[in-house]
Amino acid sequence: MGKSEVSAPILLLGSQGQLGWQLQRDLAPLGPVLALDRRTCDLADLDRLRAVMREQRPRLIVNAAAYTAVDQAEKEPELARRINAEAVGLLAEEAKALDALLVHYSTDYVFDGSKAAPYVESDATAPLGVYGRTKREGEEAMLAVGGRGLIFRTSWVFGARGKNFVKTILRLASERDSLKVVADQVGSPTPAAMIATVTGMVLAQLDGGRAQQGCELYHLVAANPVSWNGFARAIVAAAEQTPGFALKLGPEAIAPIPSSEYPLPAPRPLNSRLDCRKLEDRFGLTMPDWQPYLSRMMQLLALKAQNGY
Ligand SMILES: NC(=O)C1=CN([C@@H]2O[C@H](COP(=O)(O)OP(=O)(O)OC[C@H]3O[C@@H](n4cnc5c(N)ncnc54)[C@H](O)[C@@H]3O)[C@@H](O)[C@H]2O)C=CC1
Repeated sequence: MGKSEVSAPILLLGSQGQLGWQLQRDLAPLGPVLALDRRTCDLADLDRLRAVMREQRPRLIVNAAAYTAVDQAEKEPELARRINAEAVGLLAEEAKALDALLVHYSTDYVFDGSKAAPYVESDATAPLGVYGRTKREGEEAMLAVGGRGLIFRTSWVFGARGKNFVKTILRLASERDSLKVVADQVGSPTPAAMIATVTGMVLAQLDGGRAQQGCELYHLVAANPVSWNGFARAIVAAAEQTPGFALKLGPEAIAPIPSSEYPLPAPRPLNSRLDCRKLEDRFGLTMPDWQPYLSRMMQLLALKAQNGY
């Protein structure tokens, strides 16, 4: 190992997001991590991003930053494209020049959801909205540059830190005595902590990323797909079993509705299920269920509320 490699840091972008926060812990065993977020490295500022890459000369870049506001993206397609696609292309080019590995995350929203079975990596993409389109463009940019890369497509991310569906349902369940949640969109709720753990395990198997040749795409989601309605019911059921939540409704008060009754600016795929066998087979992994992570998240939220931190 040369001197420059010893000092070359791991660069983590988007370190304050749901996933970035978890990655800080799971990347630490691989070496010194330089964790940057929007305030210190704005991906919309491509010149700054290039300068950071050239100054730091990382050997491994993990990009957890993204424009993730799915509906707002319909109004800001250029900004979404710059962050989700152009910045990713730039990172891929700079990484290639350094022979560094770029780890990047993408989404189930690259698909239109019309397939009857879980999607595999080789299935044709057909995003329904701006967010999905720009995330697909980011994947394409990485693949076109042809450096060393890993792209993990995930879905329905949740965790104790950050904004997500779990927290929205908990808030609504404390305010209302009935709810309607769509039941015809099916996918895998995926804990941010699980994505970070799997990323760390994969990188450890790849000698900290040094052994990865070329750019590979993998699906990475938790087991046990469910509808949004089923997920909402599971959230309330988990909260019921955790002391400290004041709920106005139980799981049975969450009525199933079709997507047509809950129109949003960006349409969502009906089938978001992703097949993870490629990842499982290559690295000898089994994707865990999301339910235990949900219970643990409830305990964490209850503790936080109790202790005021
Ligand atoms: N949240 C979800 O349900 C899903 C997320 N994903 C993907 O997973 C990855 C991680 O997502 P989350 O952690 O859930 O998202 P998040 O929204 O919690 O975090 C995104 C991070 O990116 C940062 N960011 C936004 N704009 C930025 C900019 N211009 N410059 C620098 N940083 C910027 C934010 O500050 C935040 O720290 C992303 O690639 C996302 O597209 C994929 C499927 C579903």
